[in-house]
Amino acid sequence: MENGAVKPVIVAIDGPSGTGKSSTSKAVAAQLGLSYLDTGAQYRAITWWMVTNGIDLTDPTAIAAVAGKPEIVSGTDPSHPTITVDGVDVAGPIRTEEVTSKVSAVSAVPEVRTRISELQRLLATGTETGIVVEGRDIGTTVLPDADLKVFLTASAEARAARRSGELKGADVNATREALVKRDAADSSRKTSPLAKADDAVEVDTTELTLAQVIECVVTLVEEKRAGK
Ligand SMILES: Nc1ncnc2c1ncn2[C@@H]1O[C@H](COP(=O)(O)OP(=O)(O)O)[C@@H](O)[C@H]1O
Ligand SMILES: Nc1ccn([C@@H]2O[C@H](COP(=O)(O)OP(=O)(O)O)[C@@H](O)[C@H]2O)c(=O)n1
Repeated sequence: MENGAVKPVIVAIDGPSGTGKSSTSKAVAAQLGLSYLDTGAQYRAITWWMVTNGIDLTDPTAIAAVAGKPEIVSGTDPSHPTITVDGVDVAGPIRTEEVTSKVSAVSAVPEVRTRISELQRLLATGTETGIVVEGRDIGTTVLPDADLKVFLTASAEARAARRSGELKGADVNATREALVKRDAADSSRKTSPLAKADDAVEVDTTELTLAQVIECVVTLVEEKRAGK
């Protein structure tokens, strides 16, 4: 690029629940001066709207019919990510157990995915310095031309322990069961399932500290930028 301007870098981070996508993505974006997008929060937000409006979530046709209605806006500052639905701040309500247990049914509906993926591509291509986008299908479907793709994994035990630590006092076995069930639903749906892209770098975080994972991804981004 001319004038020494650095080309925006697009980083896709995918993987199952509890592998460290959000914590890693936020920290990497903050360290490198990039934007950050939590695509899971967008699927949670549309699910929250459907629950609040009494949509029958056992009926994909009913979900598809209203998929275009809520206006979802994501703020992409990694030190202060925000999410609103029709102007309402839903950062808290989208993390309830009810939304968590229902989000896979909503995110499996193709009309929902088309709508949310459009928002994601708009945000990803509109940044000056670049963006870290985390989710399930970013490297495979949403941004297949991303400069760097990372696929995080970790054992179900480690992921459940991390999550139940967050949900203060939650039973590890119940957390593990819910997490494995959601992964299975997300991995087996027909439209853009949770999957590793062929050209993604896989990082098993089971035995790594969060700081080590962050360092690993920062190094991978820097190597890409240096053209290695
Ligand atoms: N490598 C790690 N070691 C220990 N705890 C971690 C690690 N990575 C993330 N965590 C913790 O696990 C929890 C889930 O991480 P999060 O980034 O939300 O995962 P995801 O976005 O993949 O669901 C958080 O409390 C986070 O601090
Ligand atoms: N790119 C994405 C991101 C999330 N999702 C869906 O949204 C749900 C919530 O994602 P999340 O990233 O907030 O989940 P956690 O891993 O943080 O628990 C997932 O279980 C998927 O059903 C998706 O289908 N595609």
